[in-house]
Amino acid sequence: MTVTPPVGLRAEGLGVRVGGATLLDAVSIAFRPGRITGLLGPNGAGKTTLLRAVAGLTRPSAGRVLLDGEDLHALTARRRARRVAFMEQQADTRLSLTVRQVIELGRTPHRGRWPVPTDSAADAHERSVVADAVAAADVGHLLDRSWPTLSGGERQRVQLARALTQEPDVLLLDEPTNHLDLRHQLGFLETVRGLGITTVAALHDLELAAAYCDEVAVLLDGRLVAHGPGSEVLTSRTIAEVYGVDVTVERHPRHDRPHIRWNGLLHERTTP
Ligand SMILES: Nc1ncnc2c1ncn2[C@@H]1O[C@H](COP(=O)(O)OP(=O)(O)OP(=O)(O)O)[C@@H](O)[C@H]1O
Repeated sequence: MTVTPPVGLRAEGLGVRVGGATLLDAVSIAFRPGRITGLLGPNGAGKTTLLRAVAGLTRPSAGRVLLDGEDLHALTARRRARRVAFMEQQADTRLSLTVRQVIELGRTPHRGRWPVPTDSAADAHERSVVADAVAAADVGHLLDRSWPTLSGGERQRVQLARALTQEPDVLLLDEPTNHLDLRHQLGFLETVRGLGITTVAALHDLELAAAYCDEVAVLLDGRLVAHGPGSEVLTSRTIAEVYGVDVTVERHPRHDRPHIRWNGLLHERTTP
């Protein structure tokens, strides 16, 4: 069996301006292939803006996004959707579909424009991709439910299943765990880590980022201010500068990654 190497994703000098406002300013970053990069930073730092630009949903006003050296914004929407899956923060709750139909929507970019008779091998592949995604996201018991009736956490797991049915090379996740209970937060990130797909996940929980992300990238006011392994980036000094919070950073006794304990607010962010 040939093993395809994980895809390289990078942003070069990426800028996004809307009206007179600079939402993202000259962000250059190479995401580690096959690994999870946690995208951190306070509210309004530019995490969603960066994810949307990398997903190809926002055309940058400067710079470019390269997927294995190819300009992502030069791809058609369909080709992009075969390679990049984006799990957005807000899912549309009005769709009157079953959960199974929502998940199967992830196959759309792989299907032809016109219905053609498919052979049984193709059918079997379609079924096994959907079944694997359903199992990975632990949503088998929800398949016949009506999508608008799901809870926030159930919806997030269904969105993961839909993203996985795209068979993406790159997974972009915007606060994917914010509605999940503790067990599903850990389960979700363990599942994603096991996929070996180049993943970028915007997260607010520094402890989760430290435990599950191979690297973290920190945004502040639309600029990339730190990038590297959590053990190097998640220091009390950086957290004070970026979030204006006094924390103590220790080694986690079980996994030896940073364990972050907050002590309280600092009156000012300590950025000069
Ligand atoms: N269309 C727009 N016009 C003007 N400003 C915008 C627009 N879209 C986003 N912004 C602003 O850009 C900044 C970055 O927003 P973004 O959603 O990327 O932040 P974020 O880091 O994802 O924040 P959060 O953690 O709150 O989700 C915010 O100040 C936001 O208000």
